[in-house]
Amino acid sequence: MENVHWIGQSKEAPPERSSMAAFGSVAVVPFQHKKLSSVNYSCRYFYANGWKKKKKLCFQRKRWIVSSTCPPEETSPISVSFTSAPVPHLSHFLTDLDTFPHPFLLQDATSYRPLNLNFISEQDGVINKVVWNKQEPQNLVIYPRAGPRERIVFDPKSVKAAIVTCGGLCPGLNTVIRELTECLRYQYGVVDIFGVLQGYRGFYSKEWIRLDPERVDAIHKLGGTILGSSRGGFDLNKIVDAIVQRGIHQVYVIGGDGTIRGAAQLSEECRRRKLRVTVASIPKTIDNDIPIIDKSFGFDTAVQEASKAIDAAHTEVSCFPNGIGIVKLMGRNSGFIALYASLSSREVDCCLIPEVPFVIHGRGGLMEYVAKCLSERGKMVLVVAEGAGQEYVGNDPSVEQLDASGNKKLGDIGHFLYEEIESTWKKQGMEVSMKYIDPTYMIRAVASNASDNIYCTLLAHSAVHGAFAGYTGFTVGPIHGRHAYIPMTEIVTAQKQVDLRDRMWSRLVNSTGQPDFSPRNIPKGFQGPCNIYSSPQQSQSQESIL
Ligand SMILES: Nc1ncnc2c1ncn2[C@@H]1O[C@H](COP(=O)(O)OP(=O)(O)O)[C@@H](O)[C@H]1O
Ligand SMILES: O=P(O)(O)OC[C@H]1O[C@](O)(COP(=O)(O)O)[C@@H](O)[C@@H]1O
Ligand SMILES: [Mg+2]
Repeated sequence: MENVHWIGQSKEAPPERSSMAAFGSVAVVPFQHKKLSSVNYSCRYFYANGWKKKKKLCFQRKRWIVSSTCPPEETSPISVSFTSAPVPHLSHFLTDLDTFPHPFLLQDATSYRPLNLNFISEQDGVINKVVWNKQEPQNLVIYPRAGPRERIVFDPKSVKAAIVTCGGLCPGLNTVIRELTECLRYQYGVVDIFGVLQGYRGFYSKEWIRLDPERVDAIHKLGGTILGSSRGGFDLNKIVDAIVQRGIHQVYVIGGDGTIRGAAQLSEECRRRKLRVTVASIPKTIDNDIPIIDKSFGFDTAVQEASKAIDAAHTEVSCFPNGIGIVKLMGRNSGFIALYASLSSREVDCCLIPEVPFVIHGRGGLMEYVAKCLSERGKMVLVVAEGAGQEYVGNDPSVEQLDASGNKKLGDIGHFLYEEIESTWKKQGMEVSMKYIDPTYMIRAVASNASDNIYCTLLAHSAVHGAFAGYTGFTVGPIHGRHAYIPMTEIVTAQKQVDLRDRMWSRLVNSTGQPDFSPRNIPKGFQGPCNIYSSPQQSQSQESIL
């Protein structure tokens, strides 16, 4: 109460500031509210730097008072604590770590000048949070800011670096390979750069290839990875033995969550053996399910390509009677591609993602909504992420099927929905024109677009700077737009998923107009089938059809 100087309707002009003190802690309330015991009253508090609004008032001891405490003064201290992210560093286990000046400092070339003014200090950090509630205590994590350091822990002339790509394809892999090579050669002068072929297994079972700027010059225009990739084949000891045998100092691993789990073990094993070897990862996954970083490379390109598939589906369904187009997009556990591509296209009527369970038949279910779309618009575009609705198509959980990397194999929800929708309407004697598009490999295999190319460049350069700075067991990526070094162990603890409380999901639902199909939203007693085309009386007799 002490902070309340004046309360009135928000429409009323506040009194002159000089007259406020006279009101002290008394709440001045318009007469009509006195009959109520409590009211959400739009009142405003005056602070030195402006007006803030809204508190609840209640009637106590013959007087209206503010029932909750006033917000703190703008000037009052916000409780904030900081923790530094524990990014492993060679100095943590090597006592005799020499340092060298960054090659920029030794060059006179004009082209280095803008860069050598931009060294990053070890005191520079990137904070994990930019949106705060000022009244809540904040526990913030500071990650080392990515970029070149004035002192580096390797003599660049003697460095041997190895680059490997693992897991599924993703637009931008070649750009990252190119930019790692270019940065190593042109910003540090590294000559011995090797490409490990076909993923982790290539460390111990394949010949390596030499990489240099000429070899990688035009590869960013190509999809896939010039090094090849694979799933499985991670053998910790054999890989570290190969690294030792070839005298490698820097290992650059381009891969997703599985790859980074492996890379974290590599880095730990190098630490255990006290090797002067850094392991850096550049996070890759088309599914965009890597936590902490803003997004993974290739995601923009994937959304752009996925939108083309949606456009095609829309064109098809617009030209045929009762056209229903199903587009199946990637996303094992996270529906980001489906969400963003649907939002960008604006022609999608329904988007199903792994994060949201859905009921197919019965009141409030998917089939009822399909009927609504057909009757109102004569067409429907449905986008489904591959990991959605696995309860309908999942393999027998007692004999879970895994791929070579240990990822769960998914049932085919796209074809299941195709058949389910088609047979439902056939039973009704209705003509529908079903169209099915699965652009998965077309999306994954393309070269990265312009914005991903720039993003890949930044990631690759950041990784090289981090390795020369002595960090190991780290991933690079932007946190709220600023590139940082993140411990691999933090990256692999969780998978990023679409946050259903986030406004991006609301935007999607607003754009498609789809209802909430989740089982909890279906009224009790309506779990069974119903006839979606008939009046309630008719539906009784035809319930068994759907
Ligand atoms: N938990 C793990 N520990 C060590 N290596 C792993 C682990 N999970 C996956 N890998 C290896 O990482 C590589 C890529 O993993 P995968 O899951 O296929 O792709 P991604 O890295 O894109 O998620 C494979 O060679 C696989 O054997
Ligand atoms: O056919 P593959 O190579 O098993 O890949 C299919 C999977 O790869 C993905 O593109 C993801 O791959 P990663 O886990 O390697 O990032 C998924 O979207 C898809 O389920
Ligand atoms: Mg993965």
